[in-house]
Amino acid sequence: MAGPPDHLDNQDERPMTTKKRIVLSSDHAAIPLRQAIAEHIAAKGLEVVDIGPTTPESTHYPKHGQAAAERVVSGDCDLGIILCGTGQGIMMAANKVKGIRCGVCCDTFSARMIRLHNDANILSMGARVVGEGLALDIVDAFLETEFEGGRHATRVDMIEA
Ligand SMILES: O=C(CO)[C@H](O)[C@H](O)COP(=O)(O)O
Repeated sequence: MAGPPDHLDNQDERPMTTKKRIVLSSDHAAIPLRQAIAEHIAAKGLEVVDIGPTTPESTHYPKHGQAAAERVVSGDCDLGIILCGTGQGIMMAANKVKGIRCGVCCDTFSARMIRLHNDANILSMGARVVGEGLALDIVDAFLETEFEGGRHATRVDMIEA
């Protein structure tokens, strides 16, 4: 009898082609949280592209936000998660890259809604704002929600225009 198709890990898993490739980036204020998120989403079978930084020296969040944003708009990664102390500065930098829709979330409701209604392609969080447990729940809410489309697509198109 034929086995499962080549593109399936096994018959209980989603096709490999639907796997999401997630870029992670932060400044110095969020390195431990970024590493926790990387482990968390890798354990779920998602592909993690962690672009650092890896050392704790003070660095500048705009370049890390831009680097993650460029991975997403180029199509190299499907979605991004970026972090700084508050999540605000790195979000502002990422949103300067055309095609990026990034929101800062401190709660799971907002994380679901920025995917459902806003088709956000990057989630930002503040490592000095949310603890690790909440941050991982926010990541799950973001990654498990798909864009609803419909009237929301019209509005997202308006943002892009
Ligand atoms: O949250 C941030 C930007 O929005 C930065 O992480 C924060 O400003 C870094 O501060 P410091 O250099 O004092 O560690």
